[in-house]
Amino acid sequence: MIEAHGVSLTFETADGPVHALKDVDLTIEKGDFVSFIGPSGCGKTTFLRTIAALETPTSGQIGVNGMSADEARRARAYGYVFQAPGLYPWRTISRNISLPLEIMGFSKADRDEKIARVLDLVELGGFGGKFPWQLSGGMQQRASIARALAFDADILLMDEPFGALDEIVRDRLNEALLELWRKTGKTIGFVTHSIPEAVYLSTRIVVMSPRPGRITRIIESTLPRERPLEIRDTPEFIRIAHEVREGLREGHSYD
Ligand SMILES: Nc1ncnc2c1ncn2[C@@H]1O[C@H](COP(=O)(O)OP(=O)(O)OP(=O)(O)O)[C@@H](O)[C@H]1O
Repeated sequence: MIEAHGVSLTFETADGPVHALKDVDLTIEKGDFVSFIGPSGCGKTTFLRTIAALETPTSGQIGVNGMSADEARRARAYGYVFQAPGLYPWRTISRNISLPLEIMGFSKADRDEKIARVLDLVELGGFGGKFPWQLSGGMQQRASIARALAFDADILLMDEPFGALDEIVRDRLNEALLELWRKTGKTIGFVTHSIPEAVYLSTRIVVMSPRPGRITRIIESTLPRERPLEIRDTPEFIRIAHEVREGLREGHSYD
C-alpha cells in the first residue's frame, strides 16, 4: 500500500544541512500496523510527514496505492493524527470533526451520519455537543482520532498521539486503537518513543537511528492480532521488546 524507495530528506538550515532521512526503503502492506521507534531527532516525524506529502523528499520516491504521495494526499488517502489534539476550542467536538468534511463538501446529512459513526468508534457517543475543554486529555485525543477517521481514509498516520497522556489512559487508548484497527482493517503508521507501546500495537516495528535518520531494523511481530493487555507479560512479548531494545542500541553505536 505504501512504498518508499531510497527516500532522503535534507533540511537546509542557517546552521547548515540537517540530514533528517537517508536512503529509507520500506514497504507497508495493506492492513499493516507499523510503528516507528527511535531516539529523538531520528526522523520519525519527518518520515510520517513525507508519506503524507507534508514534506517533499530531496531524493527517492514514495508510492501510495500506485499514486505519488501528493496525489494520494489530494485523493484524501490519509487521516493524520498529530501529537497534540489540536481541536478548535470554539467548536464543539462534533463541529471539530465536521470541519474537514465541510471543506470536502459533504452535505449536512452525510456529515452528521459520519460524525455519529466515528464518535461511536472512539467511544465518545454522547459527547459531540461538548467543547474540547470540557473533556479530559484522553477524550480530546480520541476526538482528534475521530476527526482523522471521519472521511474514512484507508491510511491512518499517527504521530505520537498518546505521548502526553498518563500510563493508565494510554493503556486504555492502546486497547481501543487495536480494536478499531481490527474492526476497520485500516493501514496504520504510528510514531512512538515507547517500546511496550510499539510491541503491543504493531504487526511490524521499524527501528530508526539518527544522524542521518535511517532504518536499522524491521521486526515482524509474532503476536496474534487479538491482544489483551496481559499479553505484555508473556515471554513472546518480552522477546520482541528485547529485540527492539537491541535494535535501538545498535543504531546508537553509529553516533
Ligand atoms: N522543518 C525543519 N527544518 C529544519 N530541520 C528540521 C525540520 N523538521 C525537522 N528537522 C530536523 O530533522 C531531524 C529529524 O526530526 P524529526 O522531528 O523527524 O525527528 P523525530 O524522530 O520525530 O523526533 P522526536 O521523537 O523528538 O519527535 C531533527 O534533527 C530535526 O531538528
